[in-house]
Amino acid sequence: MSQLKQMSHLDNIPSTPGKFKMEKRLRWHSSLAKLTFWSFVFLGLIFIFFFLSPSSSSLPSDPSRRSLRTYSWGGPAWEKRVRSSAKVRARNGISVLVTGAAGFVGTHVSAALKRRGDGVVGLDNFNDYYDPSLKRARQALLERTGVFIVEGDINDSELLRKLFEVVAFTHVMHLAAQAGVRYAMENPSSYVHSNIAGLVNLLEVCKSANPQPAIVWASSSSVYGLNTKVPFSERDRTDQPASLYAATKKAGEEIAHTYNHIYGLSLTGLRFFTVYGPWGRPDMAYFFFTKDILKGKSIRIFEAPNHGTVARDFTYIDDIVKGCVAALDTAEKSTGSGGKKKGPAQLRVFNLGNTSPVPVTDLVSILERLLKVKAKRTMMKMPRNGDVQFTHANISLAQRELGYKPTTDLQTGLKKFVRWYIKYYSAGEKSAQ
Ligand SMILES: O=C(O)[C@H]1O[C@H](OP(=O)(O)OP(=O)(O)OC[C@H]2O[C@@H](n3ccc(=O)[nH]c3=O)[C@H](O)[C@@H]2O)[C@H](O)[C@@H](O)[C@H]1O
Repeated sequence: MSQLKQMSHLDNIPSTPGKFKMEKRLRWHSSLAKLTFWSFVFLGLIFIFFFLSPSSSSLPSDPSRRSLRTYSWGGPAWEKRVRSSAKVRARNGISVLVTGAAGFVGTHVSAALKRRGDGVVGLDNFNDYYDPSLKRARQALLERTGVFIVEGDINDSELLRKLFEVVAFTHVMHLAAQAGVRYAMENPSSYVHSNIAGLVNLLEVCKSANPQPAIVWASSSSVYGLNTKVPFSERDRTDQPASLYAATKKAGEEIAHTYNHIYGLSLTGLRFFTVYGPWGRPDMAYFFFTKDILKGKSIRIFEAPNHGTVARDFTYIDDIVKGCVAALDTAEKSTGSGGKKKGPAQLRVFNLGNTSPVPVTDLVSILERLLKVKAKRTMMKMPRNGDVQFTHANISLAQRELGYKPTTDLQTGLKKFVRWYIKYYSAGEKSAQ
């Protein structure tokens, strides 16, 4: 409007004597008009960018990788779904916000909690680190059990605050993370974004929530880094990470200490050891080995110097779920309120492993037997990109405090995985239970 006003003002300049003066005035007016015009255009663009585009929460959480996506949340219908999903049905049940609910461990934990009558609300940003259609399939699975997954990022404090406003969560099961040790060299900022900034953002909201929830979250066996003393015990040093992934998980443990110390948040970190099973992560070796063996493609098997064995304490998903649920059940209440600590709060770290490392070559042999296909093996020196030679968990602390007792060996677990894999991918990725 005012732009038009300016233009018409120019049009209306009377043609009177005093040409030079007039020209100067005209030039001055025209540059003023131009300046005003472009200022309006500029302001208009700013307006469009900030106000007409979807809310800040809808900005891509990690522009370096994720496709431009928008998250829509809020409104009465959305709140109703959140409330209904959070409804506790069991006596003494808990209400849990599960971050990373469309992820591998998140889906299994959410389903287990829902099955026993707890209230569960999921949160996931459905990023494209690996095939998002698998995450959508997990979401569909959870929906059938009555778990609603809110689409959004843990870095979105407005969304997190809203969730706590709608539901007084007693617990948070924080599983959203940027996983994978080798990918950290490709996209380091995604690890900082999710595993550090995202964690801090979540803890900030939790510390101010009333009541504060107790938080159980996923750390990693990778924090033991280059340690050579086995089995790894929670008391061992964790200051030699071999990957940025490991470093961000270690940082997470220190951040947890700080929030426990200052704000009285009850925090339990679980160091997962190479978790595998149905609905697993396609970026993990057992998963893409299966895919490649079936396709007749060669697989690269890493070996340590001097043909040394590379081994992992592979842990089956059902055992991990039991550990997660036990951690939630034994978590004491946070002690703060109004963002202030009122007394000392619980701070724990547990290894959740299988206590029986298996060489990667044996993993491949088991897959060959289950798939009835010979793998095309290419042995190669373990690249220096984040891997460690072996992992082995001492689980006596988790056994004592959580009653954690893994029961599935690799052969049995992989059998279940392969059954799921074949069913899922032969059914057009739609319906494998
Ligand atoms: O416990 C953890 O905290 C981590 O576990 C998992 O990491 P890892 O134990 O490294 O699993 P994964 O990549 O499946 O490699 C398995 C084995 O195959 C070997 N490996 C791998 C790739 C390859 O091409 N060849 C190969 O031999 C490789 O050398 C290794 O010995 C999670 O991904 C991670 O997010 C984190 O949760």
